[in-house]
Amino acid sequence: MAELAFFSGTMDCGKSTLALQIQHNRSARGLLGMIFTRDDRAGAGRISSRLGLVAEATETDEDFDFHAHLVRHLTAGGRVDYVIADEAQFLSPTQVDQLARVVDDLGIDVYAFGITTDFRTRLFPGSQRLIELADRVEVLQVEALCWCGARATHNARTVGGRMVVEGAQVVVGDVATGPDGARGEVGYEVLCRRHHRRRLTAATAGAGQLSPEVLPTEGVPRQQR
Ligand SMILES: Nc1ncnc2c1ncn2[C@@H]1O[C@H](COP(=O)(O)OP(=O)(O)O)[C@@H](O)[C@H]1O
Ligand SMILES: Cc1cn([C@H]2C[C@H](O)[C@@H](COP(=O)(O)O)O2)c(=O)[nH]c1=O
Repeated sequence: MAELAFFSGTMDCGKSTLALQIQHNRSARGLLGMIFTRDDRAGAGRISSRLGLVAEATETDEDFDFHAHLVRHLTAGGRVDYVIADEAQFLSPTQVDQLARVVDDLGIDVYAFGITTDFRTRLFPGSQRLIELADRVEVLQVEALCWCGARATHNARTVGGRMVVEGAQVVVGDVATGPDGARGEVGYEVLCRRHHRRRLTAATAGAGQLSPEVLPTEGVPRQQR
């Protein structure tokens, strides 16, 4: 039976990489996929992974109707075995409902990939609807790490390395690559909840690299850190 699967996590946890792997493995076996994205950092009509892989995709916007698009394609004699939707946090709840109809009415697997929460720790509307509707919600296995070494569970938005908590929900951008966190005006950094709550980014904590000394965890059982 076809399924709606939502692969979810923080920024930089490997979602687009997994999307491209799924696409590669299925197309290698002769299956035909339709790949959608919206506002990828690499530009319109692309899915990009920080590992360097890039693939073409159909760029969507807020008016795009996934179900109608698939029906038109199938009616015209096209074939689709599966659908991939990257940056799914940017979809509207209505569009996620359309993806569920693609699964239920057209019998096509849909694999959606997106960050769960925004820089204020609030669910994106698209992610919320996916969590409500998906047959399967998968948290990616590769841990993105906070500067302190703990698992990163939250996305921070930074300006010049300083965390901000005001602003539009959607601002396309990337995680910083340097220790000062400053790559352009707006950047992102993944943090553990503790440091997200304290608004402590790598730059504000003065942490250039992972250090076992930055968290007072000695004597604390690992699961309680
Ligand atoms: N130079 C590198 N060498 C090995 N792995 C890398 C490198 N750069 C990025 N990665 C991996 O790629 C992951 C990010 O993958 P990506 O698909 O771009 O993430 P997402 O789509 O979730 O934002 C990182 O968590 C890391 O595991
Ligand atoms: C936290 C957060 C992120 N975004 C944007 C920034 C990026 O363009 C994407 C996430 O892409 P990734 O492939 O998962 O790294 O989302 C945003 O617009 N608002 C936010 O709060």
